[in-house]
Amino acid sequence: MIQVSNLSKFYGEKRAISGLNFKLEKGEIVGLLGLNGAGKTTTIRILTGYLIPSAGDASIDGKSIFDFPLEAKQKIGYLPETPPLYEDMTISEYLQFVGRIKKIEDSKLNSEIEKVIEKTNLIHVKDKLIGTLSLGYRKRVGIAQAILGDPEIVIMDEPISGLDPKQIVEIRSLIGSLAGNHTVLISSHILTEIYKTCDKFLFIHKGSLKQELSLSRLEEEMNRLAGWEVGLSGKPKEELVQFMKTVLSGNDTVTEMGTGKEEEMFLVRTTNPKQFKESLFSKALSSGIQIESLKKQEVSLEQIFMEKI
Ligand SMILES: Nc1ncnc2c1ncn2[C@@H]1O[C@H](COP(=O)(O)OP(=O)(O)OP(=O)(O)O)[C@@H](O)[C@H]1O
Repeated sequence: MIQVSNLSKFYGEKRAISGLNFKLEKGEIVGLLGLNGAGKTTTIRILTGYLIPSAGDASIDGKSIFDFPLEAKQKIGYLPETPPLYEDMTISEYLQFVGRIKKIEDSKLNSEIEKVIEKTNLIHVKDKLIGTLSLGYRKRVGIAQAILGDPEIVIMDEPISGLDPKQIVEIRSLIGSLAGNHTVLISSHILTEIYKTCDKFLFIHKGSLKQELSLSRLEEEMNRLAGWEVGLSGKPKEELVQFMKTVLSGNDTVTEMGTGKEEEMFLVRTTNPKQFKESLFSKALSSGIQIESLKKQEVSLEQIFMEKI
């Protein structure tokens, strides 16, 4: 649905993005991930028509957004990192204002506003002045204006930055609820917070696309990097070391982690955790070895990211 081809942008001599190519399929939620300064905002500003690229093209359903800018803008709802909210308007007044700019028909405007107010959970504050709202509520108003009129594509720049953990959970579930009916592009440098909401990830670094991964591929990568901590007892250390070697298969590796209170600790890296666990349990049983503990190490999306760039 959205095709980005060879997109580049220079600010004077400064190269912000360079030769970006990617595709967003209809109904997908895609995470645009990168450190500060990677080029996320520049990419988003080009896609939303706020910046002209130095080279390259972007099209929606085959039509260039630069040749048909109004048509493209009608299809896109945009949440900038700092939404331009009018502090002296109430939420309802502001959404009326945005709805008129978006040229939503008068006969539909009130029902469309009610829909987005409900979706963004703003009913109880809809008559409050925007200037009196917390950051979390302002983000929700920003999302409400982005999805007002039911645009096919929703683009959000750092929708969860600055939010507290409770607000992050709420906004994440709101973003999840857009899946299927909307194609969503979310930029974020807080990787772990958004990854479960996305179907696909674009890793950008210093203006270039480094890797594109589906959620399932990303989870495979997490499994690959995660180690399994195993605590064993019931035999002398040397026998336990030998035993661990018999449990492994393929490219699996084991390292000794030292002696715990009543156990020897090992760290196993495996590409097939299911097979490893089956082998561990069945061989321990027949060898008279006790498994005192078995724990999977946590791998963050940041670790994967640092590997990809
Ligand atoms: N108007 C500008 N003039 C000159 N350089 C700019 C301008 N805007 C951005 N840049 C530079 O372009 C690069 C990409 O910036 P961009 O804002 O797109 O990155 P980002 O990934 O969105 O980062 P952040 O998360 O910090 O907003 C950075 O090196 C930035 O300093």
